[in-house]
Parts: sequence; structure tokens; C-alpha cells
Amino acid sequence: MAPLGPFEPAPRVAVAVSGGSDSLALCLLADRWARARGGTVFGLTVDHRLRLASGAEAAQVRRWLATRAISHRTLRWTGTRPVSRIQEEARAARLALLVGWCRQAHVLHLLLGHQQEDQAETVLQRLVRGSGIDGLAAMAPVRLAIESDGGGVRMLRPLLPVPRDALTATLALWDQPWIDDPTNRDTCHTRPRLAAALAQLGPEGLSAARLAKVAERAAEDRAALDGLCSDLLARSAHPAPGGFVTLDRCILRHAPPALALRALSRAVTTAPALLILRGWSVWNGWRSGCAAITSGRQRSAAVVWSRKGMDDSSFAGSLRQPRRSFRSRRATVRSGTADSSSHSARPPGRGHSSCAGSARTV
Ligand SMILES: Nc1ncnc2c1ncn2[C@@H]1O[C@H](COP(=O)(O)OP(=O)(O)OP(=O)(O)O)[C@@H](O)[C@H]1O
Repeated sequence: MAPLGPFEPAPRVAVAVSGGSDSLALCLLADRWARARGGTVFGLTVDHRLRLASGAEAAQVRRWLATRAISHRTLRWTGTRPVSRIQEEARAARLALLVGWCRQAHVLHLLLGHQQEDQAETVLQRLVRGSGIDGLAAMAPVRLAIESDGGGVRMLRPLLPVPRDALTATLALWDQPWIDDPTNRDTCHTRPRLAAALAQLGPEGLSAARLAKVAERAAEDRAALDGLCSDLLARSAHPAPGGFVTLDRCILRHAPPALALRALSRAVTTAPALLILRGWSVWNGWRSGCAAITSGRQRSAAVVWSRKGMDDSSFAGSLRQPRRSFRSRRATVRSGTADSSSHSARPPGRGHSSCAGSARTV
């Protein structure tokens, strides 16, 4: 696994502790690691207030950590209870609370307790969705959570290669009980069903360790492709008048399609305005600021306009391309392709955030 550091000399780290075996073990292990370096651990428990027991569980975690002289904070979710996608909403709210606390306390590292089985289930989930290597790379051991003001927190998952059994054994050794959340076994939820599927395939040789290895390899391949993609963008992007960036279609056209699409996808997600088209063609040159690459095979494509340059990570820019030009260009694309998307009927500058969502799937 990639190194989790760097850490400051006396590291101050927060650990997200639900009270389950994984995050509790992580908190105790992190505490030992930090103390040995003169650092401090803060245990953070989010009380989602979605279950009756959640307040009592947070208080229990606090007591357990207090006996080991580990600081603890309970963060309460005060938002209105969502009516649908409760798990996703709760996870998003939890991360926002955890990252927000770290920012305010000037803690740079937030540790999460996902372990090998969690990673394996994520890989299975992505396989079911038909993901490519980006999806199969599953959860990253290190991720930056960047907030709107540009500040950020490093989210670390040190336990991804560690099997759950090793963690429960560690807790048993230290005589530390944990909270057993029955919803983790409730087959109404996807993850317990995936865990059951994984267990069923055990006799065929499939294991959490193997699936976690798939994720690790996919992450390595993705990193290599990302490097090639950066080279390709550096070679194909040229500044154009008016603050635009033009992507050189010849260079993109001669790149392997998977790489060219990745480059376009990267350009789309870093450009202030974009539009999705479909078909198979590569072209550019519309008012010096437009480039497109599309793939019939993947049925997705992107047109990128950038006023500020390829490195601009904001979607805030507005686009004032004349509709007429857009339509005529769209006709050109259609004439050379088998398919055209309803997205393409959207004039530039309108609703580009929905296009942004599609762009990530490019
Ligand atoms: N209520 C919470 N408060 C703080 N952190 C949480 C909470 N719920 C989950 N986490 C963090 O997210 C990680 C993954 O969440 P997940 O729902 O898979 O864990 P869990 O099964 O509830 O608990 P554990 O992973 O500790 O056994 C946890 O290991 C923990 O670091």
C-alpha cells in the first residue's frame, strides 16, 4: 500500500470512531502510534440521530476512550432526516461534520476504519456496475478532502489491507469490547448481501484478500494511465486567444481511445463550462476554444471550452457562445456519427452542472 504520510513531527490525527470493531481498533492503534511520536489522537463519533441508540453509543465510545486517556468529541447531525437514500445522505453528512471538525481544530489527518472486507465489498459493488479500472481501484488509502475555501484534510484508510479478524483479535487482546451494529448484517442493505455473495464464492477461491489485491493493482494501473493522460494533455493543449485552451485534435486522435477519452474527461472536469455529445469523431477549432472527442464504443464524448485554462478547477465560469454556432457545429458532429445525444440539444452555458455529472462517466 502507498505510504500514508507525511505527518508532522508530533502528529495530531483524528479517528472517526463509530464504536464498531474496526474503527475502535484503529483508534487504539493510532493512539499508540501517535503517543510514541509525541502526538495526539482525537476520537470523533457522529451521532446521526437516525437510530434511538445512537446517542447512547456515542456516550459509550466516549467512556471507553476516556479510560485510555484518548480525547473524544461527539458531533451531532442536526439536518432534517432524509426521506430517501438515507445511508448515502448520512455518509455525506458524516464526512462533512468530520472534515469540518478537523478544519476547525487544525487537524490535518482524518483516519477512517475501512478494512479489507470493506474494500472487497466495494470492488464487488463496482464489478456489478461494470466499472473499469477507475471503479475497481475502489477506496483510496489516501484522499484529500478539499473544501470550497481551498483548505483541506487528508483522509487516510490505514486498515485497507487488514482483515477484520485481525482487528477483533487485537481488541480481544486489549480486553476492549465494541458495539455490534446489527444493520451490518441486515440483508436489506447491499453490503451485507455482497458479503454473503463473497462468502459463497469462497470455495471457488475468491476471498476478500484477493479482491483487495484487485483494487490495489487497479489503482496502480490507474496511476500509470493518469501519468500518460497528463503527458497527452500537456502535448495537446495550446493557449488560444480570449483565454481559451484548444486541444489539438490530431494529437488526441492518434492516442489510444481510452487514453484520449481519459484526457478529455480530465479536461471536462477541470474546465469551467462543458457540453456532452455522442458519436465518434475528434474535432476542434470552433472559435479557437472548442475541442471534442467522442467515442462510438463508449457512447460518450465531451466538448470543452475553457476561459481560464486547463488547470482551472472551478465550474463557475459562464459561457457566452452564440447558439447559432453551436447548432451548426452540432450538425457537423451528427453528420459524421451514428448517434447523437439529447445532451447535445442543450445550448452552451446552460445547465452545465448536469453535464458535469455526465462528464465524470466519460
Ligand atoms: N457514526 C460514525 N461516527 C464516526 N465515524 C463513523 C461513523 N460511522 C462510520 N464511521 C467511519 O466510517 C468507517 C466506515 O463506516 P462503516 O459504516 O463501514 O463502519 P461500521 O461498520 O459502522 O463501523 P466499523 O468500521 O468501526 O466496524 C468506520 O470505520 C468509521 O471510521
